[in-house]
Amino acid sequence: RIYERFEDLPVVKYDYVIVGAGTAGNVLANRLTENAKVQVLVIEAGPSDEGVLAATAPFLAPKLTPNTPYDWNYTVVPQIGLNNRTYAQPRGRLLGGSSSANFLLHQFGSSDDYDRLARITGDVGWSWSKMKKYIFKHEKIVPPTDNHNTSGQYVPANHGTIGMVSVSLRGFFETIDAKVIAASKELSSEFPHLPDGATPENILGLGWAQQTVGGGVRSSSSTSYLRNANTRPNLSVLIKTQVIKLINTGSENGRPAFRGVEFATGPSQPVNFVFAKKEVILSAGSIGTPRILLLSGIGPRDDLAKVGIQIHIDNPSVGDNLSDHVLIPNVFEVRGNASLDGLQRDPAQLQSALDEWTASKTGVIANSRSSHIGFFRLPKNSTLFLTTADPASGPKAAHWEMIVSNFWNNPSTPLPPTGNFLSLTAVLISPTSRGSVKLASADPFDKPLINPKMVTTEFDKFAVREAVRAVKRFAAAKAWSDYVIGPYGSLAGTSDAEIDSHVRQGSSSIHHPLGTAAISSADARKGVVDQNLKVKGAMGLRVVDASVWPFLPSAHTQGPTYLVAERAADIVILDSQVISADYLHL
Ligand SMILES: Cc1cc2nc3c(=O)[nH]c(=O)nc-3n(C[C@H](O)[C@H](O)[C@H](O)COP(=O)(O)OP(=O)(O)OC[C@H]3O[C@@H](n4cnc5c(N)ncnc54)[C@H](O)[C@@H]3O)c2cc1C
Repeated sequence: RIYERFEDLPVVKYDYVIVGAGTAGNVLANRLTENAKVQVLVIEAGPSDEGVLAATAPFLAPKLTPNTPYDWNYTVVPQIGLNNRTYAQPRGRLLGGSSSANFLLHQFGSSDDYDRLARITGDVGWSWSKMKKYIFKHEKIVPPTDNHNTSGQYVPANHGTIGMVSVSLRGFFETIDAKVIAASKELSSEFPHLPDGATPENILGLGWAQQTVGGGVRSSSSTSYLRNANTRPNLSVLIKTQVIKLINTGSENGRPAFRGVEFATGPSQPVNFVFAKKEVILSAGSIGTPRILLLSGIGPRDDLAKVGIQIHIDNPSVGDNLSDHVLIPNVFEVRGNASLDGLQRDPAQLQSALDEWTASKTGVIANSRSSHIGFFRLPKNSTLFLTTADPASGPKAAHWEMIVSNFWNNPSTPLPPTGNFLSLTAVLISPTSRGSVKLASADPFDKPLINPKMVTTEFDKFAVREAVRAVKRFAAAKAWSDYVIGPYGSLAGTSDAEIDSHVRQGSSSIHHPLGTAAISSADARKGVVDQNLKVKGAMGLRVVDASVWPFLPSAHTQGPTYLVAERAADIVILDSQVISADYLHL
């Protein structure tokens, strides 16, 4: 049941208190309450997602963030690698979290990513052969909205059919789809077409995009995991309530325990408390989770002293290691008016598409914004590899990605009043730049300082340059010759200096920050959580969300977050059976 007021909660002690009803938090809420004896409270800062049009109509997703009440409305500090520009760093602030606000593309990463997780943690449970089963628990492949024949567009055997989140292929053919496939066939050694756009054993190539859409509407962790569990009497969800910090509930085995949380509905509002008999689980996301840890005195000693926060656990890794996928917009001018730019410019066209969606949940609005995406590697003989180690998780993982959109897709520059465009957005998938999330002050309602230090390493500079060159090779395929006029604006430059300038003036984030509460083996010096996602040095406290990924996987990050959360639920349940005797004194 969903509560808006703390005073209405039936009790103040639960087995588990989950902070954040986002992508990962709702997976846990569902899985932990499958056992009717387990009482769970989820606390979410944002409101309900019900009736929020941009959280429901897939094509309207970019209208939900930034600068809305459904976003945390964060901005990164000026980025040295990007001409000292800042940009918005949206994070969903409503039921479903970023799974209610994201752009719905859905994959899981490379099998190499999970095998690397297993190596980093020393826990084979994170390896791909063990993680693969969670796809089938998580995913429910459903027909595209137009019910077209999908044979050859994905491999059904590699997907779940009875899981929680609806996933489909786009049900709206773009005029450019045939050209994308023809260009891929023509340049098949560099841009091969894949039988499936989201099979972790085989991600290198271009595939039909899969999206978290079912029946023409968004499928989020809220509309799936949470809604499915919401009638259970053992699940309570308190919304519009921001957790301020953890409560130190004493010392156990010589370590501080954190089995309570403090929260309020806003600045200067009364502060209230709840307690967990077993654990507090932080699922507040890559910015929210380190923020709460730091506010609770778990983090770098010197940083906390500067803002006047009493230290409980000195851990320099909290908020450190922030990594994000860099988005490099590459726009080409095209002939004719078959792009979706008209729809974006003309309110009447948009309204008529919206009317169709409202009436039948079909048409362009029923779909995400790209029909093809592809993951690629730099050539093996790139000069960079003479001096720099390959940062990808393995030979099956990617260095960069290309997203094909039939319209102007450039978050840094508004759509010009005339012209039609094709966007081949490049994304740096395996960056080596690392930044941080720090507190600006001890005020829990003050926004944190987010600094991903984008494109500041030699690898990143080289890789983004080569990615831009590669998308230009793709656009130069004969298959595009009657359509593409040429690169638009700063993309026209060909020298290293011109491409670097294009990158610096246009790039920003594709909104996949993670790594700020990174997982590592129990004895590793760096890292925030151990292989079982328990906060190092603490008792009664775990982190389960994107922040535990120690590096960026070869995917948009909702799929990898869902899989981590599914395994985390199994770990928490198993742990409670094994060690519940430890908590008998509570
Ligand atoms: C605009 C945008 C577009 C994206 N596009 C894609 C895409 O197309 N495909 C893809 O795979 N990924 C995409 N992503 C990334 C993906 O959605 C995230 O990586 C993933 O959803 C993160 O899940 P999470 O559980 O870590 O955090 P979230 O889902 O963000 O959940 C965190 C939750 O905690 C709540 N919270 C935070 N702090 C507190 C607090 N103090 N008290 C109470 N509640 C709190 C938040 O409100 C939120 O509900 C996108 C993200 C954004 C923002």
